[in-house]
Amino acid sequence: MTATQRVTVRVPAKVNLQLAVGPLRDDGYHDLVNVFHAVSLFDEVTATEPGAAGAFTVRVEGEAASQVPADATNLAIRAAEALAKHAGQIGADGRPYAVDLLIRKAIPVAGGMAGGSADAAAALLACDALWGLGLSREELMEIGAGIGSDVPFALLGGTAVGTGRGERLTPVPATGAFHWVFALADGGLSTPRVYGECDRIRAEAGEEVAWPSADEALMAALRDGDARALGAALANDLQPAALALRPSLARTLDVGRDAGALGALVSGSGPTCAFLAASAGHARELSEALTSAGVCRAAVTADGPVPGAEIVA
Ligand SMILES: C[C@](O)(CO)[C@H](O)COP(=O)(O)OP(=O)(O)OC[C@H]1O[C@@H](n2ccc(N)nc2=O)[C@H](O)[C@@H]1O
Ligand SMILES: Nc1ncnc2c1ncn2[C@@H]1O[C@H](COP(=O)(O)OP(=O)(O)OP(=O)(O)O)[C@@H](O)[C@H]1O
Repeated sequence: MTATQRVTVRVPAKVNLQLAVGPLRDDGYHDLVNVFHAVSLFDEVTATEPGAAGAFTVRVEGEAASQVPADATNLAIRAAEALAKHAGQIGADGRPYAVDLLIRKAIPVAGGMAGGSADAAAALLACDALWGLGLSREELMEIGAGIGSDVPFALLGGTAVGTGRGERLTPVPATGAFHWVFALADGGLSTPRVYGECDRIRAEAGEEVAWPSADEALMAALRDGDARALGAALANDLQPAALALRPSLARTLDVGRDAGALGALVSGSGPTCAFLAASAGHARELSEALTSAGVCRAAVTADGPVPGAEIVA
């Protein structure tokens, strides 16, 4: 296999159409039924040979660059290092694997849209090509699962159900395109903190935590391409926790609903809010309503489903 000198990968954000959170496991994770949906909001990761041998470096560009670590804690670097380890650290040319990563960030940081996981997935695909490893997407997904529960889906894309901690994926057949608006918030929410708040709320309510299961009405809506039925079926068990930690999101959701969204929910662990529209034009109207009401930092429109991480150059 021939190695290339520069590889650029485009990778989508996700929204969770159903996030059913089961009991807390002994390893600190929750068993989930997590219906992932990839949307057309993309980060780009470019991998090039670094100057120094054996180095793993990262630079981040974009409005939110200052919120992303540019060191070994960056999820893209962690992914590249995990791939190098998997491949035995030393390339066929006798030199240790190394990479310089450039992330062009458009996915909101700590926004509940899996931006860091997306960059990790993109780094795996880009380094696989840069180093000429030729691993299958399934092998990359398995390495990705060790970096974070959302990473395998960023490699798969489309619409898929995640079980376990969200890393075991089964594609879901979906018809047509869905039109979305995302209300971006100022500042992020920490994923472990939101899961912790969910546990706290449940314990306080003395709730018996049910084993999660996929919603058949949601699956039928996806299969039929029925946006109205999908809007009615959207559900996120982390939403009460995200609203408790960020009460202002309740008003954001209300404004979108009042403006005619077919469905409104917090995306994953938040604080981004997602609204399903009836058409691309309706999505633009919703976006304007959210912006003019001053209930978000910015509103962006996107379509789903889209493919997972792809090499674009
Ligand atoms: C909220 C979601 O984005 C929905 O897709 C994911 O469940 C979170 O996925 P992620 O950011 O890739 O999360 P990870 O990096 O795997 O885990 C971060 C932390 O989130 C919590 N976590 C995550 C996944 C899961 N099934 N149960 C959990 O309780 C745990 O506290 C864990 O330590
Ligand atoms: N490449 C990266 N991009 C964004 N954040 C990163 C990256 N690498 C590490 N991080 C750190 O991870 C934290 C969470 O970022 P991320 O954008 O993935 O959150 P999220 O979208 O809420 O995740 P999820 O939806 O998977 O729970 C950030 O606060 C940041 O410090």
